Amino acid sequence: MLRRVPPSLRCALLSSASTHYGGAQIPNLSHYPSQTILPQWRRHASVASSSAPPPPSPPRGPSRSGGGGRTVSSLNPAEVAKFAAIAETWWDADGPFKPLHLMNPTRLSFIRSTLCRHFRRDPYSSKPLEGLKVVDVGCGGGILSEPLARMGATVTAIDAADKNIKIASIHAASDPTTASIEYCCTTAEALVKEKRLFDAVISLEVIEHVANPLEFCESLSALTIPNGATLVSTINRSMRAYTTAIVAAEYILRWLPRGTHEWSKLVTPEELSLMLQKAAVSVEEMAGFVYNPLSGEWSLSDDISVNYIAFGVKKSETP
Ligand SMILES: C[S@@+](CC[C@H](N)C(=O)[O-])C[C@H]1O[C@@H](n2cnc3c(N)ncnc32)[C@H](O)[C@@H]1O
Ligand SMILES: [Mg+2]
Repeated sequence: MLRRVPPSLRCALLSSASTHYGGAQIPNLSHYPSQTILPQWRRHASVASSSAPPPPSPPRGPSRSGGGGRTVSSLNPAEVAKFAAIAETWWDADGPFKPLHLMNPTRLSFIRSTLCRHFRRDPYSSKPLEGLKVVDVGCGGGILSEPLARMGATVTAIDAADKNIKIASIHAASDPTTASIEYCCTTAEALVKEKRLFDAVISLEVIEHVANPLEFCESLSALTIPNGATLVSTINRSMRAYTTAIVAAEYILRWLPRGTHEWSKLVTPEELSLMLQKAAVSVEEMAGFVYNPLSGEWSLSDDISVNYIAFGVKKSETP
């Protein structure tokens, strides 16, 4: 069910004309003008085109790969406000976050298996992540942070919305296993500035809500120790995602408030892989999350056309 990306294929992401990856066809992005592939990132155009000259870069300080350096903000206040407005509903399993609650066992299964394989842990032990320092970036109400703590990880969980952090802290305090979670209202960039480092950096369903996805990936990378793990999940910018994750989920089924997801801000698996690669993280595995309307359950799949998750490893040395 899970796709491992062999080293040759990783290179092929940038060099071949067309590559099969996790069930998706990856075009050679270098053949296209950056505007065609990455319309929403035109100004940053980091996944460079060979035919079009890159736009002028904004002034840059030192790289943050080592954990310090320039500060940028991934914050899009309008996006964060959407989540702050419904913060009280985080733990209502039938509320607006119902899809995340239903998806949680499936995404935890991917996280547990990839982290255990990478860090050589026993996935069947009661605390497979014991001793690992993990940060949950954009944690919301702590739906993911709590089970990570129960699996033994030392969890730091951050969110840009203060209301989310308050709700998450109150909820976690009721259980001794989760009361140890370090909740903080902040951004990934601010943690980078504090030179914080983690064995695993996890950011689920956040990248499609940030101001600049590439800089966000760079911050996630800067928070990851060399050879550490970076995991990102999001929604593909595909026609299927438009019809299911936006039209059906927001307008027909009303699972999510209208306007939760903007089509133009969605990120394809190819774009995510390339942004992470540019940020010194090699994507090694990818899987889709697929919803079965009959059972009401999610499962892992090769189908990454709508919801998907990527597991990457931070390069041990950055240039
Ligand atoms: C869809 S929720 C995902 C919550 C959680 N990761 C999960 O999957 O259960 C997105 C969260 O990201 C937060 N967020 C958005 N932009 C952010 C940023 N730049 N830095 C930190 N958090 C952010 C929002 O406040 C919101 O709680
Ligand atoms: Mg989302």
